Amino acid sequence: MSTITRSAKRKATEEETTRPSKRSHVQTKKITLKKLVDTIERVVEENSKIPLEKMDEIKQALMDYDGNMDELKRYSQFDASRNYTRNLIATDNEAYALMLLCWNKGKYSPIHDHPSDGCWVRHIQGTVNEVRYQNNGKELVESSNMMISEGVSFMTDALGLHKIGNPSQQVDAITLHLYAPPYDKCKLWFDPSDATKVSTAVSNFYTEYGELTN
Ligand SMILES: N[C@@H](CS(=O)O)C(=O)O
Ligand SMILES: [Fe+2]
Repeated sequence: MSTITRSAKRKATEEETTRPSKRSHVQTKKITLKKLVDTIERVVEENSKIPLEKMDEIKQALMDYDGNMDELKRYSQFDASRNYTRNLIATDNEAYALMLLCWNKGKYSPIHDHPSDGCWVRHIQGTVNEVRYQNNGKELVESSNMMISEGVSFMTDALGLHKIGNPSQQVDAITLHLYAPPYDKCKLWFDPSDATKVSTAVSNFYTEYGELTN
């Protein structure tokens, strides 16, 4: 197991611009990755974290993000030997971490928790399957099963546990995750029929700011 190598604060390098939506009849303002990171950092600097009352603004910024693959290319790195890779885009090492997750075909994360106030998942490419569970102390009971091919979802421990994966055998999937605050350990359940069998995982990044970590 490797540990997270926390690096100095660094922002995405793209120019701050806005782009009009491709949908001609809906003139929603789309924002770049740079603008998304700036929005998160402004909220964090003004509040020292992402507080409850700012969560809607953060969700809106993630929805407004244009998801342009040219900007994301350097973070879009897959490792065939893992189910999915975590690629760090930006963090202040305290209040938030923004990362791109690249899902190999047919592969899932184990069922896990999120020791964080909030985890937002913005769909980028392909379709991901999110399965949620409730822990009743004896077993993990499936509470929802969703195919996600657009938009932003939100997860915390209060909402349960989950796993995410790429059910397709043809298409790679990509999601953008924002954790506030970041965490480097979480709990895993490999057997949903026995809630008492719990493992601990140390999170790691396959790349940080577009560079392989080792
Ligand atoms: N929470 C997981 C990804 S996911 O399955 O939501 C992680 O950070 O690795
Ligand atoms: Fe998760």
